Amino acid sequence: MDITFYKYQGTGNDFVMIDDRDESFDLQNLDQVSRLCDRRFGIGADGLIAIRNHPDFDFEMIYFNADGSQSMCGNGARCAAAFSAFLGIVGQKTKFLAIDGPHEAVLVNDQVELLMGDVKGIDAKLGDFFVNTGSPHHIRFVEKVVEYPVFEEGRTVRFDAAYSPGGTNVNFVQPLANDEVFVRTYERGVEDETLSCGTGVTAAALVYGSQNGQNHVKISTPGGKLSVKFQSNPDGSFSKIWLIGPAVQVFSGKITI
Ligand SMILES: N[C@H](CCC[C@H](N)C(=O)O)C(=O)O
Repeated sequence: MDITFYKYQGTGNDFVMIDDRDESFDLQNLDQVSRLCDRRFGIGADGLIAIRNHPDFDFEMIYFNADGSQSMCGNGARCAAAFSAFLGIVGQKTKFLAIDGPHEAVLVNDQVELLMGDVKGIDAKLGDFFVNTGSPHHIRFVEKVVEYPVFEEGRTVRFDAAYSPGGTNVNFVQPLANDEVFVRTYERGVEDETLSCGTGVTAAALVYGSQNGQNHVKISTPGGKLSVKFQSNPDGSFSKIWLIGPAVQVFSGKITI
């Protein structure tokens, strides 16, 4: 069977994208998902996203990490909105379904603004912080993140018994100003550092913004720049959380699978 695959990247977090409205792609075949994400034997990506029809939303995005596991993906959701506009499924605004529930997105020039799910609060964990922004995130503040052993330390926290059995993503955050941070991320399911992580920078922005009385935080990552706007609520929860950044189509091609 010939399938046209697309590649998108959102600040260097990259995804194989499939228009699967005909539901011809086997979402149960996780070996095939992993092989397509393999950077030597496949197309290569941090994850794979299938777009399918949904009776109650413009579309549904089904996200897989490179290892075949599933979670919410913020950069992937931004790319899914851009991809769906490219396919003509949606216009400038869209409402779609992801694994963590409904999302809205607005396409503004080359930026995609994504409404994240509400966040219950920030927890203390292993001397750092933990936030679930649709996927689990450990947040550690460090001095010089560019020199930090992200893979080694990230892997240690990701597999810590405190996060068993599901594990977590791990973000290392260096403050740059009272409304700006630099974030590097070890991603669960990729099992390596990625160039950026949308749900991760959202978690970092909520923690840092709360500490500094900011509700709009600028984030630099090795893959590019994002920003997060949010509302802090009296009960410690967060809502109206918008993740903003670019989403770019890199490539398309046919593969016989
Ligand atoms: N690896 C994450 C999912 C993808 C998160 C990241 N790519 C994003 O942009 O949010 C997890 O297993 O929870």
